[in-house]
Amino acid sequence: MTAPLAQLKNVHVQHRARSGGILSRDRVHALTAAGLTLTPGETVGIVGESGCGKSTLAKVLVGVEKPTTGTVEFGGKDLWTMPPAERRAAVGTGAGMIFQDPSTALNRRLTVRRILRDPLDVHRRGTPAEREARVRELMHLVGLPEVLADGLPGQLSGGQRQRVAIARALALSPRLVVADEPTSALDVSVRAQILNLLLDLKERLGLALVFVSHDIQTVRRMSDRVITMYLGRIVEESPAAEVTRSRHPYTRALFSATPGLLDPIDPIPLIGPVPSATRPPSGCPFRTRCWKADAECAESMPDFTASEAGTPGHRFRCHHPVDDGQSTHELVTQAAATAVTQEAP
Ligand SMILES: Nc1ncnc2c1ncn2[C@@H]1O[C@H](COP(=O)(O)OP(=O)(O)OP(=O)(O)O)[C@@H](O)[C@H]1O
Repeated sequence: MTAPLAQLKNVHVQHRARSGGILSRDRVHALTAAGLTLTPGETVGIVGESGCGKSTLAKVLVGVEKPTTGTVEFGGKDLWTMPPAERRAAVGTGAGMIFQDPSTALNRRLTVRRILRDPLDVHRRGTPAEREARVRELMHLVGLPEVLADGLPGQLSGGQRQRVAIARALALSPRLVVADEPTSALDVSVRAQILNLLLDLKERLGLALVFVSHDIQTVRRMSDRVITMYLGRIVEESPAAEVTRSRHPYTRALFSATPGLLDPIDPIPLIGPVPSATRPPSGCPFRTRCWKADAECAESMPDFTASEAGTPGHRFRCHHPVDDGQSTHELVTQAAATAVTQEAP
């Protein structure tokens, strides 16, 4: 078996909540008991509604965010028990991150050359001449003409800026790149170019790629494996080719709202809004909106179950999973009936 590139073990991230700009005693449960293993060369997509913890998971994976508890391992070594200098070196060379909006992620006062040289200088990679050569190589890799080396981010188009951000993430030749909504701030016309560039780089450089997006169809197209998150928890993992046969009711509901993914009918209706991340429900956090929930769901969150169909890599955390092969139409009917019962006096 291939040695994991990065591993999260029982990771929790909690933040102090703010109320009217003032820190309160409440804790936001941004990530709860997250476990994840990334192997070299794979692409993992992360999906879920806004605020479910996708960015937190991404930041923990690249060592930008320290977990409140739990371990993050790079190449089998616990990142947060390393001496700080060793950790900076491991993070710098192990993983690169591409953020949503290149306009804010790039220092607007630095030229493209300086932005790309910076990580090489900080990590003392090669001689000055070799660093200059690496800058040219990086620009070539992401399809930026060399004449732009002395340009400032503000003089570039949105697509060019994101290419600079991608080149910067690749500067130290990491084996893992995490892209957090890398196209959502871009014009629709350049989104496909940036996604194709990422796929191309992944193939050429043998990168593992973690791809966070609201756009499930894009995640499905880009990824080998899809992870569904709900209120800070990973609730399902499945091979991208199998997502239409997902077993967790939340994954099914999320996918039913994606045009063209499941049988074309109305989305599965859920009960009420997403609960607050400062007071997540007991047991399974999805139970308050789930048409299948019962007392058992309020008591505990089950551990992962492997799919009975035996699909390798497909697992979910649910007491009452959707039957394999159950149509979305049936689920819509079931969920609608539950919603009516709950609304009845
Ligand atoms: N620094 C912080 N302080 C307080 N709460 C935070 C902080 N960072 C994130 N959160 C909260 O943690 C939860 C998870 O946030 P996160 O940004 O990881 O979600 P997300 O799924 O990436 O959302 P989106 O899709 O909107 O970017 C949210 O409730 C968010 O408000």
